[in-house]
Order: sequence, then structure tokens, then C-alpha cells
Amino acid sequence: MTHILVINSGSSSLKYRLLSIGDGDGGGNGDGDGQGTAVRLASGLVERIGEPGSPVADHGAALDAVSAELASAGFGIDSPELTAIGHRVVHGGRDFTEPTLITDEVAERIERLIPLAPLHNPANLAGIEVARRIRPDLPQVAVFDTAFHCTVPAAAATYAIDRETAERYGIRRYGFHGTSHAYVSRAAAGLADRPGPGGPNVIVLHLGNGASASAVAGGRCVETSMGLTPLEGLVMGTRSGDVDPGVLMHLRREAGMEVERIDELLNRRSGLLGLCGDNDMRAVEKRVAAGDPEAELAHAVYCHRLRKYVGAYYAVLGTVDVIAFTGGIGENSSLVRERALSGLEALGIVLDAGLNAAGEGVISAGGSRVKVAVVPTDEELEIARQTLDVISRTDRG
Ligand SMILES: Nc1ncnc2c1ncn2[C@@H]1O[C@H](COP(=O)(O)OP(=O)(O)O)[C@@H](O)[C@H]1O
Ligand SMILES: CC(=O)OP(=O)(O)O
Ligand SMILES: [Mg+2]
Repeated sequence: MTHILVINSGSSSLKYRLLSIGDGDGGGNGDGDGQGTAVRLASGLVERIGEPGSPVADHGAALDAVSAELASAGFGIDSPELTAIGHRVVHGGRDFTEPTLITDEVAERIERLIPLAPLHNPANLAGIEVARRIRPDLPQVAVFDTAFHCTVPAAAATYAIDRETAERYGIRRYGFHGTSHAYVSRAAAGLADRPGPGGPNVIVLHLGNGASASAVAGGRCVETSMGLTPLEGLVMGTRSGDVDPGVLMHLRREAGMEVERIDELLNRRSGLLGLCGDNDMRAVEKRVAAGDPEAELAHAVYCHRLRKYVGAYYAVLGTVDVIAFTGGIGENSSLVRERALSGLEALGIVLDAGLNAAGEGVISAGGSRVKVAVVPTDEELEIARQTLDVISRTDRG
């Protein structure tokens, strides 16, 4: 058994988990049961980093808070039992297609990718820098959101824009939430009845604050809804997802909006928040239940987008064995699941209303050709497994 500390450092929050994990659990692509032999020793969340009036001034202070919380759980961050630290890094660009041992050079390359993920990579890097300062003796591993999507074929990853411009600026579909899509698609594949020769085909719907869909054929990601940045695709809490790029030019020309304001509009003031004033699905659904028309429209736009992607990914895959819902909304909103998939009997997708309401495991009807399931994601466990995998490989030389 080894102890791995996982750090998911965001712009204003830092999630951590300390796990004790068996070596056999580090395969990264074996069991698919989502269980393994990992034991959670401690976990937590430091919020409001750098916000006015917050006691947590920066990521250094956040990691100090983590150290203190670990110490009160009886574990010193300086403990010799700690084997490695695994970090979530959102954008790996074209440089990183695998979890990677962090060196000065790797950290520099992550820094150079900041323009591709200005909301996420700086915070990820801040977590890395502080953790390396505190434990310079430990192997630290970067686990990239983008890596799982590096198998997406060129036809799906290429935007139909001038090739030279795209090449020069690294413009292509990268995809995000890869650790979640990897973890959930593996678990979902285990639910398939009679997969074809290439292995099970799975559609994963990761619906948290950020949201993305992926199509996974026999364990390989072949399509995903987020693109160059985590803005494309599904409707999210505060992000628009797909819009006609002409909207941006129109806002620039007609409303005189600077690019920074357009960025802020689409990333922070759109999605559910922009449509109805609430970015939290629980609040939206309360208003839907009370007959609020704005919330109803927001919910309808959200579910329509989801249904459209399910249909598109069905066509991309040809046959679908399992559709998996995950993330805070995917795991908890029976209304979203029902509205996204109702009326798709002709595609072999039939929900069981009672199972959907219960919302655990398989929720499709017995006769449904496509299995539909709720599969809780666990990005921290997946990061720990991939971290262990990297250090075991490094140890073996
Ligand atoms: N019971 C519920 N019903 C509907 N939505 C829920 C429920 N519980 C959580 N959610 C929604 O899940 C979303 C947060 O998802 P989560 O995966 O926790 O976010 P993050 O992407 O930040 O990890 C919020 O919109 C929240 O309202
Ligand atoms: C990449 C991304 O959208 O991440 P999150 O959902 O954590 O914002
Ligand atoms: Mg989450």
C-alpha cells in the first residue's frame, strides 16, 4: 500500500484527497468496477481562495490549510509514508497525452499552455508550485483533463478553418473532463450485455458545473463535446456551450463589446445562469416545479442540447451499448435524465421511470436495447490511480 495525495486546484478552490491505494490498483485500465483497493484517509475542500475578506489569501495559504486539516486527521504532510502527489491539470495541449512526472521543464510547458485554458491552468500550476515547494523530495504527477481525448480521430478533432492558422495557433478539439470520462466509461463498459467485437460502445454525459459528453468505442474516446477550450458543447452552469461564432462578431460590431467582455459573457454569465439567473440545477428545478417560465426555458434548452448530443454520438458510434450519466446533475437529476432521453424508443433507449427516480446503477427498462446507467464519477480516485501508475513505471525504470 502507498499513500497518494490528490490535489485538484481551481481558481478559487482547492479539493484534496489522501488515499491509501494498492499497487495492483494502479493499472489505470483494468478492473472498471470503480472500487479497487483504494481507501480514502482524508478529503476536503478549501474555498474562496484569494477572494476579498477570505482568510485564504492564495494557493500557498490553501495548501497550508490542507496541511493543517491533514495533521488534525493524524497525518503530517511531511510524513515519510506519502509516496506521491497527483495534480489535476486541465489543459495538456498537444504536448501531453499521458499522465506525466512533473519536472521544471514539464511545469514550464504547462505554463506555456495558459493561453489555451486561462481559467484553469494558472490555478493548477499554482497548486503544483506550492506542493513542490513543500515536498521537493516527492514525485509529483500531472494528470491532464485532455489526455483521454487524444485518441479522437482527425475528422472529429479538426475544425474546418484555414489549416495554416489552425496549425500556428494550436486550434483543434482537445476535450476536457478526461479523467471523469475515462473512469466512468470504464465502469459503464462493465455493464454492457453483448458488446460487439471492438468492445462496448459508451456515451458518457458528465454533467457538473462544467458539462461535457463523450463517445467511447472499445475504451477509446472517439468524440467529445468540449473543444479548444472548456466552453464548447453542452449548456453549463455559467457557460453557453455551442453558439454560432457569428454571435461573437455581432457583439463586437453591434454592441462594441471588447473580447474580454465577450469572454466573460460566454464563460461566466451564460448557461443556466444567463437564461434564468440561477446556475445551480437544484435551484432551477425548484423553480421549474413551481411553474416559473424562465427556469422552464433554461431547463428545456439544457435538456434539448443534451438530447441532440446523444443523437449525434449515437450516429458517430453506430451502435451504443451503454449511456452513462455522471456529475452532480447527471447523478442526481431524474428530470434531466428523463427529458434528455424520453421518446427515443426507436433508438432502443427506454428508461424505467421507477429506476430513474431511484437513480442508482442501471435505470433503463428490462427490454431497453441500450442500457442507461447512473455512474458516480470519481476524478480524484482516477487521478490517484494514474499517479500510482506513473510512479510504478518510473520505479521499474
Ligand atoms: N439533487 C440534485 N438535483 C439536481 N441537481 C443537483 C442535485 N445535486 C446536485 N446538483 C447539481 O449538480 C451541479 C454541481 O455538480 P458537481 O459535479 O458537484 O460540480 P463540479 O463540476 O463543480 O464538480 C449543480 O448544478 C447542482 O445543482
Ligand atoms: C474543464 C472544466 O470544465 O472543468 P470544470 O468542470 O471543473 O470547470
Ligand atoms: Mg465534480
